[in-house]
Amino acid sequence: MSNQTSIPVIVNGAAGKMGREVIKAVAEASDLTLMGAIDTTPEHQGKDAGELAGLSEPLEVPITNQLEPMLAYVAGERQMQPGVLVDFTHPDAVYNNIRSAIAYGIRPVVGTTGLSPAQLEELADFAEKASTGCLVIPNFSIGMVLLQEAALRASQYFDHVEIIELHHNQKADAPSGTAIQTAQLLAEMGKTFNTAIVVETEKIPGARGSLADEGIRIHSVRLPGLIAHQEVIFGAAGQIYTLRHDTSDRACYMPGVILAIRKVNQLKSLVYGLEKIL
Ligand SMILES: NC(=O)C1=CN([C@@H]2O[C@H](COP(=O)(O)OP(=O)(O)OC[C@H]3O[C@@H](n4cnc5c(N)ncnc54)[C@H](OP(=O)(O)O)[C@@H]3O)[C@@H](O)[C@H]2O)C=CC1
Ligand SMILES: O=C(O)C1=N[C@H](C(=O)O)C[C@H](O)C1
Repeated sequence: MSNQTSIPVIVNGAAGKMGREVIKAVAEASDLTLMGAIDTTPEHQGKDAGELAGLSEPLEVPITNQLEPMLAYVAGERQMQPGVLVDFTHPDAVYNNIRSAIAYGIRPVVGTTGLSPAQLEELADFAEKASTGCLVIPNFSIGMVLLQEAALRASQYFDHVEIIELHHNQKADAPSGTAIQTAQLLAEMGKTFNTAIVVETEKIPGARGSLADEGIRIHSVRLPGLIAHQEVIFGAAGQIYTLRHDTSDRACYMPGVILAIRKVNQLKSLVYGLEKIL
């Protein structure tokens, strides 16, 4: 692969659970070049990103906490394709990371969840004005896209639905970005779900979960031993229809992440959801 056709990639959150998987996937893709590995964890500064990710050979890319200088460096690289920032950091950091990347003309591919609707709107505006592609993808697994498609089909026939999402207990945000997106997609079907037939009293606040779009409730479970799981449960007289997706290895997200890195340079605005680029 010549330099001109190679896409330079910066991974932000490189020492994290997802960041390490992304480092390995980028290293295996012949059209992608890992240029930078950013992470704020003090103990990982200066370590080789490849070795930290478990590769047998070093990638000669050290972990650093200097995002802006790295964005500037990649933006100045004229011999390659426009650069991409892959972000798997923290809900508190992701908004500023995306703004910084776009300001440097670097295209964000964002897996970090927890952006508010207002933040997403602002970022869409910012990307549009800069005419820069940006992909915000709450879930990179193909299985979840298929589950959501099946849920939309089921929602044509069922008027009652609730979502249960189950994750490892290191997860910072609740409900999960995926569950919020699933509720949004169902809400876009234009019907009201879960019309109440009794007056409910929560004897312990939160007992009925969080109330998302169009009356759809999301229940969040956090336990060690889990990775990422979601059920969408439809109910009608005499029947229950359950859709479930289980993640057993974070490798399941990598085909989606690599596809997004390759596609983001073709975009000129912010696009939300993996289904839009399949
Ligand atoms: N879209 C999808 O398909 C998926 C999305 N996710 C989302 O991705 C995000 C990350 O998940 P995961 O990898 O499990 O989390 P981890 O906590 O394992 O990794 C996050 C890493 O980012 C570092 N970090 C935190 N803040 C910053 C910052 N400002 N700049 C650079 N690095 C930072 C953390 O350091 P430290 O630990 O020192 O804070 C940590 O090393 C979450 O929002 C999660 O919900 C996860 C899986 C799939
Ligand atoms: O934190 C995680 O692990 C995950 N986060 C994303 C979310 O909030 O939906 C995607 C997936 O569920 C894994």
